Amino acid sequence: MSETTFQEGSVFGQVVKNEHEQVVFCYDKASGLKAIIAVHNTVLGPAAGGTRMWMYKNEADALNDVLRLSRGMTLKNSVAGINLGGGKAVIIGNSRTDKSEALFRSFGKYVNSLAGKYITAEDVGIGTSDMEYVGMETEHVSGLPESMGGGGDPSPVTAYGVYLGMKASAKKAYGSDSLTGKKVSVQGVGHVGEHLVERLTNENATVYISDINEDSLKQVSEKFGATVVNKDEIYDLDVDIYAPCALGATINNDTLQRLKCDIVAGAANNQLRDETVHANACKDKNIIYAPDFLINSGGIINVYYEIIKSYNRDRAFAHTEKIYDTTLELFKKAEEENINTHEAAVRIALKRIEDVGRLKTTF
Ligand SMILES: NC(=O)c1ccc[n+]([C@@H]2O[C@H](COP(=O)([O-])OP(=O)(O)OC[C@H]3O[C@@H](n4cnc5c(N)ncnc54)[C@H](O)[C@@H]3O)[C@@H](O)[C@H]2O)c1
Repeated sequence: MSETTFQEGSVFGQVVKNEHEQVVFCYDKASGLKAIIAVHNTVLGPAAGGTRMWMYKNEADALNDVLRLSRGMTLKNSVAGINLGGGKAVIIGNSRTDKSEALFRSFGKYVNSLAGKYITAEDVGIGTSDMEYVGMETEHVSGLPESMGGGGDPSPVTAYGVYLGMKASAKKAYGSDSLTGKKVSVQGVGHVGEHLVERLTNENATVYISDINEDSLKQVSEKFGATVVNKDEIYDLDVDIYAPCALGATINNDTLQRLKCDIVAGAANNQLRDETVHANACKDKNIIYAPDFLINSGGIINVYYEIIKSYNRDRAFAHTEKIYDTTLELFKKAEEENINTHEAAVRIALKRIEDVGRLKTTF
């Protein structure tokens, strides 16, 4: 067959570059649905990943986001040791003004058309009630509340994994995984951040917090005695550990000049503005970067047990505990292969997909 070349940046060009299996464009005129579902890789199992609702500037941004996020889910699910592939969906629209029952049910029909190849869940801009509408049209929905037979809020499990990844990083940096007396800044005290602050204060770490939501700040500082700092000041603090638990891309050229910490370990997705450039910059500056997609995988581990219909919170916590050893393993790999820690985590994830993929053809 003759080779067709695809222009870089074109739709097919991007799909080919990231090796996506399938991309579905969903349009329903009546409900106003405009969505994209990206199935990146199903070697380990059905592609799982949440649906994001966002007012993208243009469709190229939406496509770029869904392709990048779905690839990220492949890596996260693999390194977490669960039998799920990577997928993601985006709905283009304003989550405050464009939601309707018809829109989410229409989206549910598209999810259903993939017959279980993609399993959706909540992400930014989507709430439980939206997912209930999606669930009226398809059974391929996860992350449901406990009252509906689901696993409930995954944030405490996510925070536990982040805490263990942080402890493994401390072991690497200081020879002991104790966080007692360590100064830790937590950026964003939402669902995950608050649980993390609780664990840190229980271990007698000194905790600094920032948030753009004054109520959350007040509540968390009063409850746990954490010191409130200005949202921009967080990058200049003299701390041992910085935990990004709000936004992505906070590890960038600007912040890397300001950060004084030994360790970056937090929950936020896509913390590195540029995966290669900024992971290498951390390495050069002797900052131990605990890869986000590994240490924040507690949430998807929680969802996994719901998907395989054997949900049990203790089991989700027990599985999440493995993050500690995996984090130490990848630090060792990074050192041995003289690569940055992000790359080491990617290699571990890809190797599992390769090994299991090979197994699938054995019989
Ligand atoms: N919830 C989970 O189980 C889970 C799992 C994996 C990854 N994550 C990621 O972890 C991060 C936190 O998730 P969450 O569920 O706690 O979200 P959340 O929305 O509950 O909390 C985020 C908090 O960050 C604050 N924030 C926003 N901009 C900020 C800024 N510039 N400076 C300081 N604070 C700011 C918000 O006000 C909010 O309180 C997100 O990036 C999310 O994608 C969450």
